[in-house]
Amino acid sequence: MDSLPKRDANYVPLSPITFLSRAASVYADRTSVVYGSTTFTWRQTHQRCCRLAAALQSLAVSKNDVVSVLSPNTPALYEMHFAVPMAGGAVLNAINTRLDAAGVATILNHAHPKLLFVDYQYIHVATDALKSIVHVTTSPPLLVIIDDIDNPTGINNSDHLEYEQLVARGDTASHPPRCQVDDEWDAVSLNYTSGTTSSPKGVVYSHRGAYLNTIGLLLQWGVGHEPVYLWSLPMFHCNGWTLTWGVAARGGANVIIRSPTADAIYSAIDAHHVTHMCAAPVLFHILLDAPRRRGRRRGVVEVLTGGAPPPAPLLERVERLGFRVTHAYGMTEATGVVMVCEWRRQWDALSPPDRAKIKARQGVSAVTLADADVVNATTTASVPRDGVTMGEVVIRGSSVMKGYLNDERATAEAFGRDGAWFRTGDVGVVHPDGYVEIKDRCKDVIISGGENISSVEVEAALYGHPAVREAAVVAMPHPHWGETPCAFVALKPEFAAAGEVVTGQELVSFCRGRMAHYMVPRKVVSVDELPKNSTGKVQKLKLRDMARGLCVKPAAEVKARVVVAGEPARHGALTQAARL
Ligand SMILES: Nc1ncnc2c1ncn2[C@@H]1O[C@H](COP(=O)(O)OP(=O)(O)OP(=O)(O)O)[C@@H](O)[C@H]1O
Repeated sequence: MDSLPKRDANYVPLSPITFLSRAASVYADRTSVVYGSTTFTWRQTHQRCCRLAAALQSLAVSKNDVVSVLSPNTPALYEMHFAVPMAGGAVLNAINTRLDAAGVATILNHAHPKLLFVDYQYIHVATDALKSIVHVTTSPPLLVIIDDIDNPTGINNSDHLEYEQLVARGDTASHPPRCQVDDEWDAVSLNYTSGTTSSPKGVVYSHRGAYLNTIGLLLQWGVGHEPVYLWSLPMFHCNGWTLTWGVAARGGANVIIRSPTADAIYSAIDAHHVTHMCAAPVLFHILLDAPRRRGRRRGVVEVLTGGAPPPAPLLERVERLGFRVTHAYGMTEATGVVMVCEWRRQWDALSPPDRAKIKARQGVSAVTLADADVVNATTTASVPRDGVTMGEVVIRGSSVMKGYLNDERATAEAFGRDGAWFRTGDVGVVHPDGYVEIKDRCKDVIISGGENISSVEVEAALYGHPAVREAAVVAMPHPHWGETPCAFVALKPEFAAAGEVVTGQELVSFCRGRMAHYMVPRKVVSVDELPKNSTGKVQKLKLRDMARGLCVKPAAEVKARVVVAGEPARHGALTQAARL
């Protein structure tokens, strides 16, 4: 057996860029991209990517050079997912467009890109970021402007290159694109974490990991051929949870919208018969808050959610709109999806609330992971499958990152002493059926009188109250118990509009009927909206800082009664209006 060698014919390094040349051959005349009135076929997308790869190489871009891009979802950003690695093995770094100039500068300083592509609406942010790094770098990146392909603004001047000019001038004869890789362990992209618990870290993906994760997700989400995929998820978030490459693998149509407003989403669903889309739980509020659209008839849209724990009542509400939700759990360090709540037919017979409760669990390991477990952090023994004993989620497999860029310490910490597992920093339980449920991030667990309280569990209960739009629970200092839960709650605007008053005491009583007493929030603080970071995750660090100033007197929990006012939502504003 061992004498049978690997050959070019039977051993091809895995890379997601190979999906593109196959799409150009197999699905040549099918629509690849729809963006406003601009459409491309897979033949055209392939040609454009090859030309861009050639143009990048003519600018001396080569293996391991970082090419950054600051752009909302656009055809250019989509094409760069193939064209950049095809440029001799360069590495794509898609930057979060919700960062300010200082945040972008931090990434540029760390990633040291050779080129920076900037969408026409983000030129100010990019130039401010570049100004602030000019003193600390001897080789600032070359700026390339991406004008709107559908409706060019002509914003570019001769000072800068422009994306379409680059595509047009790419000469594939003199700089042939590299459509395969020599080593599947080579880097394909560099993505920064959301910075929810600390500063964003630069995560390096391998071609092999990206390929496997893409295939695994398509399988577990059940994406058949010819999907019409709506880009409601930013492509900068873990390369669109690998679906940038995945849609090419299925010969699907990418319906690209710059911003996921309710109007853009519902209009695209109606106009293009969207079959699939991704949505962090925060986007569900946008879908639910658009009453004009709710009654419209359309086919079922498959929605993959993840990025934060989706409370069961929210899942139930969004499914009533005609969306069929699949829940996945993931992280930047694992090239996106780590677990999927694979649906079992036997659960169809359950009531909608029970179905949603089951669906809110994070599920079973991704098919392309080698293993996932929940372990006792001290003994490293697997926790029992009892749905109660908490432990840290650990994973291993080829889609786990190569490591953090230029950060050996953080890399070593994440992989542990023996490098056998990647430690996710998330706490979960395993149910008797083998499904994992994430209870919290390690840093967010509330320890009250020696008991661990899952903030996610308390939040899920609060979401069950009909007046609650959003809830987040964090630790608050307690003179006797050390820590105790403090809830921050935003009420649904329609409750305030209808003049209905919900008291903090009422929410506390609501929780009392649904959980052990030590888990019940001792304070409820009303906010217009929960503070979120650039990927839509609740910034619990900020809430903990607020809660620190709200030290509780043990007796207060039964006496106080304060109205929680549901004012109309204002973006990002925190009004610490009411408390118990
Ligand atoms: N379905 C889910 N349910 C619960 N939590 C989730 C789910 N999906 C993702 N998460 C949370 O998001 C985390 C991954 O987020 P991401 O990689 O975007 O960066 P971050 O962890 O928020 O940022 P940082 O590491 O910089 O603090 C997971 O570790 C987990 O805590």
